[in-house]
Amino acid sequence: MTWLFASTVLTLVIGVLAVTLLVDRLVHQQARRDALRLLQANADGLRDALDRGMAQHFAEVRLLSGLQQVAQAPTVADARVALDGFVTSFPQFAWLGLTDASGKVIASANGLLEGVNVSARPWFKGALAGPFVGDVHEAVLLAKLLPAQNEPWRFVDFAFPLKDEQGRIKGVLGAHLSWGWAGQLRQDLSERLAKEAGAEVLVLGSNDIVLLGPTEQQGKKLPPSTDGSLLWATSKSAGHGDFRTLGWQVVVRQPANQALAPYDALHAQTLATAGAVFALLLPMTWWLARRLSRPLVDVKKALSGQAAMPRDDDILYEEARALKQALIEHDERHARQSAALEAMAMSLEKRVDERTRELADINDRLSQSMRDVGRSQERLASILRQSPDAFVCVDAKGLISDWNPAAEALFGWTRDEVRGRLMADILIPAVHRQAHHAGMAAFSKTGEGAIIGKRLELPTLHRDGSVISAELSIGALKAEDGYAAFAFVRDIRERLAAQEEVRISQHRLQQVLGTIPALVGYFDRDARCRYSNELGRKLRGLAPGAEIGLHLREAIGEQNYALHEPHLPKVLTGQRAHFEGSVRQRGQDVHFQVHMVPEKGPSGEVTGFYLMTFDVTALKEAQLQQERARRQLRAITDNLPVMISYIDAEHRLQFLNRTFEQWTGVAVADALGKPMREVIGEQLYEQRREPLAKALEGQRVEFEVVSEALGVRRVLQTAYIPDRPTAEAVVGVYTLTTDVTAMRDAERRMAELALTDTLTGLANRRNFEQWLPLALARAQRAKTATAVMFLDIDHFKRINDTFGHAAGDAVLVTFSQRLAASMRKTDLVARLAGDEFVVVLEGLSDPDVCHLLARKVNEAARQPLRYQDHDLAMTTSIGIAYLPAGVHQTAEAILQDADAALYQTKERGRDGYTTVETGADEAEFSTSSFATL
Ligand SMILES: Nc1nc2c(ncn2[C@@H]2O[C@H](COP(=O)(O)OP(=O)(O)OP(=O)(O)O)[C@@H](O)[C@H]2O)c(=O)[nH]1
Repeated sequence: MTWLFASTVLTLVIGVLAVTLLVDRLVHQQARRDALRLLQANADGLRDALDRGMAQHFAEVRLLSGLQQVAQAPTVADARVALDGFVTSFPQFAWLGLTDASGKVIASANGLLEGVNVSARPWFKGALAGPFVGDVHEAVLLAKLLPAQNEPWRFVDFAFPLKDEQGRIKGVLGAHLSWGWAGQLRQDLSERLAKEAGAEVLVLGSNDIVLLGPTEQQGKKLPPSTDGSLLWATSKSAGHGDFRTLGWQVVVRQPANQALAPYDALHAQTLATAGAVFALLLPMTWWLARRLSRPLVDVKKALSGQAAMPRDDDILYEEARALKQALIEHDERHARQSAALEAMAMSLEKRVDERTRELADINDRLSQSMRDVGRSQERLASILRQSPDAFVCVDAKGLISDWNPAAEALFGWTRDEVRGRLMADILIPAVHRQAHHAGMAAFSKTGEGAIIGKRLELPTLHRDGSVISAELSIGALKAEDGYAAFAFVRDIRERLAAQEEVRISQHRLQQVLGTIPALVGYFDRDARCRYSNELGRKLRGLAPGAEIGLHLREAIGEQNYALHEPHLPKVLTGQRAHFEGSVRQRGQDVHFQVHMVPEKGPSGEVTGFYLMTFDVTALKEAQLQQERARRQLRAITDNLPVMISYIDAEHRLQFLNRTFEQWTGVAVADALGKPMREVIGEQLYEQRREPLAKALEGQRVEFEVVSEALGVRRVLQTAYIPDRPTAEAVVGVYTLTTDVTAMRDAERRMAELALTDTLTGLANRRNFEQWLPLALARAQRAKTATAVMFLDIDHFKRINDTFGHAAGDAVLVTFSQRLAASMRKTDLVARLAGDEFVVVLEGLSDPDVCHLLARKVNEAARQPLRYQDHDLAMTTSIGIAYLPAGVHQTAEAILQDADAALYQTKERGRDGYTTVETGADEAEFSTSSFATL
């Protein structure tokens, strides 16, 4: 019964503790409420006193502003007297003053600040709009004028506007209420509360700054108390009467421990009382517990056989007696039920033994069957694993239950990925899924369906979304919840592709045979037709199919058959036959070409032959025409004075005309088909190698060479023209070679003529003008001296005039011959015009050579000259311009200098010579020539 005692004691403890705590809590709350109420009452009291005080002072100043002695005082002195009197009566006003409309103090109590401009002060500005009350502030202007005190002067400002009869502001009455009265109020309350309850009193402005309070806190923001060590009461000013609040608030606060001191005493008493109650109740509780539990303990002992069952009279209370009776009955019932259960258990045990033996027996047999089934399943699984066909099994819901490696390879899904998934989602293309679901719904109930037990071709899906054409063999299986299905699936894409290829090939063959311009047929061993293309039928006027079974003789006609028949034995022994023939049809020769090709069976025996006949009439005619054209071309090219050839890409001569033979002496027949190098020799080939390569790259090339073949000098102009049958390839080169020897000679002669004087055969002026600059350049390079000799036949005009023009010509010719004979071959002798001649002397070592030559010419000119029985006198005047070695001079300047020298000779009486040295500094020298004059 210890537990009963323990629980009773525990209940007692908890009860006493709960009551104690509750009482304590209520007392604490009440004490706190009482303390706060007291604080609040004091805060409200001070707030009311402040509001009322402010309202009263506000009313006092309003009254003063309405007094005639102030507002309409006749003089400033009168006004000052009135203000002085007011301050005396109400000493709490530190300053009273009147201003004019501009803010200048015109009268004040005790004359303080008179004459000062207060227009910037807030009270003055505020009063212009109506009655004004300013919040507490420290003295600004008056601080120095008022008597000194412990604390700084602080005021509350009142100001009222003063108006004239028209209602215009004529001035302001300002009052500074000393803040000392409010401080006193707070001080009184604070002292009382400090003494009674240790509380503190503070007055805060609208911005929570301490206006009144302990000196160290004044002017600072009151820090909030968050630790609960203080109890607070706050009372906000609401104004009073006409005075509207400035937002002050009174705060009264008290240390919590001081406020709750009465409660703390009560708390200790409560705990002591609870302890005493507990000490008193504990033994009583123990005794009561024992007394109540005694009958139950006795009954328990009796039931467990430790003691005799107590009599009813010994049991103290009725409930225990009833309990005792119930337990006795229960005990008896329990004994009976136990006996029955024991009997039942024994019987059950026996039956379980029997059943266990039977089950063991069944189990043995079942194990044997399971092993058999397992082996056959293994065999089946192995077969399915090895099966080249994919095997897929689905249950009655269409979910995949089996999936062999071939299925993995075919569809790209592993067995684990697809097991339990809907087969339709995995394998069936979206367009067929609806039909599949409908079929599957019916099948899963009946096990029957249109496709069950059949082999059919269907499209299936690969994992990558591609469609696989497959052949499926589908079967049904009875399952617990309906019918399952399985399918062997074979990829038939290759087979279908092969079939398609065969079909396309057949189609192509039909197309080819249908459009080929040849007769195609197939005949069996007995030469009976088994197939003919459309052309074959049309030629014989046969309807489709009518040719089948016809003998070759009937199929191609008697005349044709006569040409074919000799070849039949050869073909029927397995050899091909090929021949050409012609027949006359409708007055025209028709040429044809026949191919007979045997067809052999698997063991090599001839089963029939193909007959293909081409009409080659057009080809034959074309060949004839081509031959004619070739002959014509040969005739033309052979008779042209042009050498024509064709060289192929391997540099072989494939065509040559007869001119080739005439010019080279090589027979065309010997050269044709041979490499060009071999035919024309290494040296000539080397000359043509580069142009030939360019032509074979597609360029037209022209070049000239001089040939000495057969001892004849020929200037040959050759054109290589690429043979380009298509845009890409050059397959050879046409060559056209023309003999331009005569043309080149004529050109040379004409060029010579252009530079020669026709009368004398000497160089002409143009020749001289080209020559001299070149001669000067040569002299410059060789650092040799040069001279130009200018000659004129003396009095030549007289010869003309006396003996006629022809005589003049003869003189000119003779003179030129004598002149040329006097010079070196390399010196240029030229006739400039009329009887004027020049000589260019090159490679001179000194001017003496010139003198020598001049004298020689003078002498030669003087020699007797006979013309038509007349002795003609001939002399010449010479002017020489000598250009020393290394000195520059232009051609025209040298000629001018020579001309000037000639003029001097003429001046001096003719038949002589004059030499001048010519030349210029390098800087003056320019390379001008006659051409630029
Ligand atoms: N016969 C002939 N006379 C020509 C030919 N070309 C020019 N003349 C003449 O040659 C003459 C040239 O005479 P000039 O050189 O002026 O005088 P010149 O009589 O020689 O006198 P100088 O020179 O002062 O000694 C002119 O009468 C021309 O008509 C020509 O080709 N044949």
